[in-house]
Amino acid sequence: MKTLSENRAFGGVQGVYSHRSSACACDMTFGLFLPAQAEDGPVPLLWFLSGLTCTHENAMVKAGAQRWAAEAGIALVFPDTSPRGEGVANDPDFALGQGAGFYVNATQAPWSPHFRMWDYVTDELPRLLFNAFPLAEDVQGITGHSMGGHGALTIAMSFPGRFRSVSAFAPICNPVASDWGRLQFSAYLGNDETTWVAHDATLLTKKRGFDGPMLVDQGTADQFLDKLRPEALAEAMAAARQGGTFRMQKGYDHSYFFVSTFMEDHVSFHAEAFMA
Ligand SMILES: N[C@@H](CCC(=O)N[C@@H](CS)C(=O)NCC(=O)O)C(=O)O
Repeated sequence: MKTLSENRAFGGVQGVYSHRSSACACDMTFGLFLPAQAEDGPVPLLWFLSGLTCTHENAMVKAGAQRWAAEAGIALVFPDTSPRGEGVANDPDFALGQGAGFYVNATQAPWSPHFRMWDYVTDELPRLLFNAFPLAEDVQGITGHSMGGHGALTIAMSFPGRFRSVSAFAPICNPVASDWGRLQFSAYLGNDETTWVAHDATLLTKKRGFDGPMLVDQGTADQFLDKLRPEALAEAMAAARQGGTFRMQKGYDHSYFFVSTFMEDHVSFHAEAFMA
């Protein structure tokens, strides 16, 4: 693992690191914020999965999470959203290929050699983090924005017991019924739609749900509402009696101005679950 930068922030350290990934067969970069409390021992870890076009950097510099994480003594990890580099497949559409890994393991050409973000985020990166940094593996939460909200919800529901809490900002809620989903799942997973079901937060909520607190925020002025389909997840939560809070935030769009506005609430929400 290589240290690319380390900067003092809110009494802790905001680092950026790169490493050779065996899951993605390329070098991967991630951001990790360690609060001051990490100097005295392992601290809880909150994952932040980012959306389309993002690298590890967007949320790290625009979501304003470090201040609240520092106060609560929580570490934050900001993984990249796809494999990258020469020899890694790509597409002119910003919603497919590099910057758009959708947190799945691709099985189809030309994506399958590198696009294994599910394994990267759920297996390889956690192993690396818990070996290298003072992080409490038994106290984790997960959140994310847009495509990253989809990743956070599907991963939380697929690993019962791993995450104490899950939250999402404007998540892609029902990708099997959306242009942000159908195109990518066809490309990465192929045309057999039965393989898509494991990656749809609405279908997973109906099937098994999440055994812990859930918080979802969605702006009512989001320019991508038709692709995000919040109504599908809200309905599934009600139908499945999933505990949780789904908030429609009046006038907010899809940007990091929306994310940063509600970040304090999300960090507090996870901090409360970590203390329970
Ligand atoms: N570039 C796309 C929008 C992509 C987009 O809004 N991406 C969101 C996540 S889905 C994001 O976080 N963008 C990076 C940023 O705002 O820093 C477009 O013009 O339609």
